[in-house]
Amino acid sequence: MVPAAGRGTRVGGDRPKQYLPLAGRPLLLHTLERLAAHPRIAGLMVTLSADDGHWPGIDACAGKPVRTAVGGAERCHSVLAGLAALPASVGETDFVLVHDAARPCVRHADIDRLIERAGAQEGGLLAAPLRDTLKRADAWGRSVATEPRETRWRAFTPQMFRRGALTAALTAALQAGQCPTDEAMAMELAGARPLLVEGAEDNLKVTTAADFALAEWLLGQLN
Ligand SMILES: Nc1ccn([C@@H]2O[C@H](COP(=O)(O)OP(=O)(O)OP(=O)(O)O)[C@@H](O)[C@H]2O)c(=O)n1
Ligand SMILES: C[C@](O)(CO)[C@H](O)COP(=O)(O)O
Repeated sequence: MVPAAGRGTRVGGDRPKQYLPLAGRPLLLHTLERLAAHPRIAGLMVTLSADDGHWPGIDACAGKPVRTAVGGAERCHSVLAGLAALPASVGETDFVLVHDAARPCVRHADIDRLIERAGAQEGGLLAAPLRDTLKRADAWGRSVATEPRETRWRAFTPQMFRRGALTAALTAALQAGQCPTDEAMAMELAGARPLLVEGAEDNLKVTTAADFALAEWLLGQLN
């Protein structure tokens, strides 16, 4: 599943960032094609904002079915809506991969490792251990302490969980007034311990306008 119902406010373009050009084509199409080209991904569910005016209307990508659903106000609402709209052929215990539309540079080797390692447990996510010294700031932007970094990881996507378990975890989190920022957070709140599978640092989430140049260069290296 690809949540693509965001506004891209930090990029600040004339349309949501997933529709801005990356190497001459909308960012979202790069992400969909990369996922669809993976042999173990059976189909794509894309969540779109209710007022999306840019979706190209495709129903297949690299021979795999592409379905859409209307997302929600936050990413967690969009993911839950996408889970609900999956076809009945996706069983409650089947694994679903959730991948940000804004991460077009994910490597197939990382998806392979995620499926293999997290699939042997109750799910997990691509992530990378922190490499830099970690500082805690005060309200004036001054460093007041150096935090231990040994147990800190940066969460990427895809994140992979069973359809039923993830639906239940997201539903419970929202009912408790929480809006998890990723699927692993919802699962953690439900008591699960998602496996952190180390992935390449270049699985960039395009977040600001400057990220487009970097993502374009990275795509050139991958293709
Ligand atoms: N209500 C939302 C918000 C975000 N997303 C998706 O979640 C992914 C990660 O979100 P982010 O990179 O933060 O995108 P935006 O929310 O669009 O960015 P911003 O916060 O700058 O507006 C993106 O693919 C985005 O389209 C979504 O499906 N539904
Ligand atoms: C899911 C995510 O990509 C993990 O790093 C990230 O949390 C999504 O970005 P957002 O800004 O929190 O929507």
